[in-house]
Amino acid sequence: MIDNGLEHEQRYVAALYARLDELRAEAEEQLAAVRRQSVGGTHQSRTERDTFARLYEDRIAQLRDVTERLAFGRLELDGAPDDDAPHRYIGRIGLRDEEQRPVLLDWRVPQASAFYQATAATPMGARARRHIISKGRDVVRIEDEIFDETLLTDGSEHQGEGALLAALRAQRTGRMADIVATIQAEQDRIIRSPLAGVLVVQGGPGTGKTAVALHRAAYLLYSHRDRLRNSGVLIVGPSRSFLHYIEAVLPSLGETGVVLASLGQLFPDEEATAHDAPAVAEIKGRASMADLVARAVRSRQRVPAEPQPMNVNGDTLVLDPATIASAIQKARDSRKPYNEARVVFVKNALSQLTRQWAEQLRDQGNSIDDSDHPMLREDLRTAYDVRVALNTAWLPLTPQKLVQDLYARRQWLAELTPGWSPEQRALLFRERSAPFTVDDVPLLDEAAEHLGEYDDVDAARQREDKAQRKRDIENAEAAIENMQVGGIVDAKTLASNFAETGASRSTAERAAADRSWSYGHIVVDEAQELSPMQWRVLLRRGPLRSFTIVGDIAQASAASAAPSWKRALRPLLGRSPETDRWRLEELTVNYRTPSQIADAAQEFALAHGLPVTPSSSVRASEWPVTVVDDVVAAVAEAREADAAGTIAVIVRPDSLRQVHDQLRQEFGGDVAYGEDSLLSAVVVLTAQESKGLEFDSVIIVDPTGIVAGEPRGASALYVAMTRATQRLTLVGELPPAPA
Ligand SMILES: Nc1ncnc2c1ncn2[C@@H]1O[C@H](COP(=O)(O)OP(=O)(O)OP(=O)(O)O)[C@@H](O)[C@H]1O
Repeated sequence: MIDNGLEHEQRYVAALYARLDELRAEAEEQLAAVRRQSVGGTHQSRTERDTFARLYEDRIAQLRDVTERLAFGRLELDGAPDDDAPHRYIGRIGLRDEEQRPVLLDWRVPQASAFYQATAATPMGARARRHIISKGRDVVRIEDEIFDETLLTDGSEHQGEGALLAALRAQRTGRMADIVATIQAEQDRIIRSPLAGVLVVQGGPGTGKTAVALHRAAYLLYSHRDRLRNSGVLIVGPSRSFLHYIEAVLPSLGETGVVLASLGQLFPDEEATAHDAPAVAEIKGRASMADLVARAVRSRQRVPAEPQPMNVNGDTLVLDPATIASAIQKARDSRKPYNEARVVFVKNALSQLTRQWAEQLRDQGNSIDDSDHPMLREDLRTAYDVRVALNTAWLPLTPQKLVQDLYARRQWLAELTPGWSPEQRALLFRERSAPFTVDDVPLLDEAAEHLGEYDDVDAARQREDKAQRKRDIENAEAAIENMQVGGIVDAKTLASNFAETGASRSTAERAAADRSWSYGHIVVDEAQELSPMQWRVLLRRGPLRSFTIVGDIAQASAASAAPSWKRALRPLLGRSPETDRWRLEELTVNYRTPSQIADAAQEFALAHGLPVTPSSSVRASEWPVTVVDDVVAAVAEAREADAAGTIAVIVRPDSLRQVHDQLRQEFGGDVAYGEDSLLSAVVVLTAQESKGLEFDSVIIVDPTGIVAGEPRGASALYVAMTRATQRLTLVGELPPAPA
């Protein structure tokens, strides 16, 4: 038996909270002291002061964010005879008492892994595991598992069954919660898997893929802090609402500073939210679009057909097409990106024209020698006709302009795509002023890759940023020595903070704004939906190829999604034998959906020929799947069953507005739709938007219409059906299986 009951744990946990409060008070005091320091002195000493203030602010915020279920576990160890405390408490962060003895182990340290992985069959040096279940700061229950083979029939039980079921039955809030207290063994193995390489986590709906991916990010940030602090971690999700849904998880695990981006936000400065129609998205997602963009960039240089007279300071100079042709060739030979090669082109063309003009002036009887060339060249550079001629031959381009032109200039697109049908080209056409879509983002990124920096100013700014960073690190080293804080903070972190204070941007913000940032690790959620072009963008952001990729290939509903992971990962890994250098882990237990709903969804999926990933539900709920014919009544009933639960009404895209308005009339301000609606009691959304989310009650309006409405409609409906944690109601019958 494990010693000490609930009262003992309550006292221990209370002491941990007291210690947490103490540490926070200390940090607050340090912050106040730093703020009191006189502001005078050099710019550097002010930056130092602000930097330390920020470090303390971050620490205070971290200590505040981890207060919910601070300690949740205790592990009894086999223990040496002289070990007076043969148990360890496991919590959200590590804590030490005043004598610096560990009183709480961070869940991510290797010694804590037995808390998640030990079984009766493989006890990993543990005698027993205790789950400590708290509400606020009060311990309300403890639950023990004893690793004694005679007591357990096998090792496949869910760990901490009671604690797990309580977590799973808890009402949803519209924000994802962490699972740190009840991570299951199969999940823990994935979370702690090594940083390097590509790890794919495949699992059916509700198997905890998102939860595992986020905990893995927290784990990696903790155990590879040095490596990831400066390079950062990027988490990519399908939409902004999905990111809102998951955004509180990492802070609650004591980690901030991760970059969260939707697929529409991967190109800095353009925030795309709308999607193209499936047929258009499919074309834009093809790997061959990369070639098209490359060809488009190459074809933007034009040699004039005929010699062109130009007016330069009242003189007429004839521009020979051969001059332009040779300057273009010279620039192309430099193999620089388009805008940077343009600088070579302009330089070369101006040199040729200067020589030509000097000769012409000499022929006219002027005395001109080499020392006059710089002046002539300057006159040429600023002459209107010359600028027009050079720009016509080679215009500086932004990615936006290139992509807009590609879509809007039918003739040009036709020249670039001889093998396409007119119908295919028509799919790409759109007005220049139309906003960019999520599916355009990879094309913009591809274009940026070929175009390079838009102008010298950008390039100069990048050089200056680099130089500044070097100066910051030197300053930081000096500051660390001055303040005698070696070992507490390293120069690079401090330098990042200089930059943050200076430019008032965090490392994460700088990473998000910099297209050329290369992240130390990238987590991709709902990865089954990504097109080859989207994978190319991610590879550019993570050239080290350290990825955690989670998804369910069977849930893919995007028209451009791949049918297998092997195919999906081709743009990331290439076709070489290295393609096999990725690891696949599978999750098999459905934690979200009660069995009767999971069974109905699975049956539907199989009848419609979807490749279902089998999983088993942890629990059943008391509500059978019901079919009704009125959405208002369905919502009223769901509210009656659970007044404070979250309700999703999933509809066809074209009836979103109408269903929303109808429900609003009945239920007023509790009903919402759109990006920021997730915290509302009743959320109206499409099946696509429901991806990755979950709700206590799900009501699906017109399932048949959802299936018929899009090319992979059956997948979309399958996703919608698997969003429920308690109740599923269908307004209208499921469509019959196709013959
Ligand atoms: N070990 C666990 N303890 C408690 N809750 C868990 C655990 N694992 C998963 N869950 C819960 O199960 C639900 C489903 O998890 P999650 O959203 O991560 O699944 P998913 O595999 O990403 O689903 P989908 O592919 O359908 O979007 C969440 O509410 C999550 O918190």
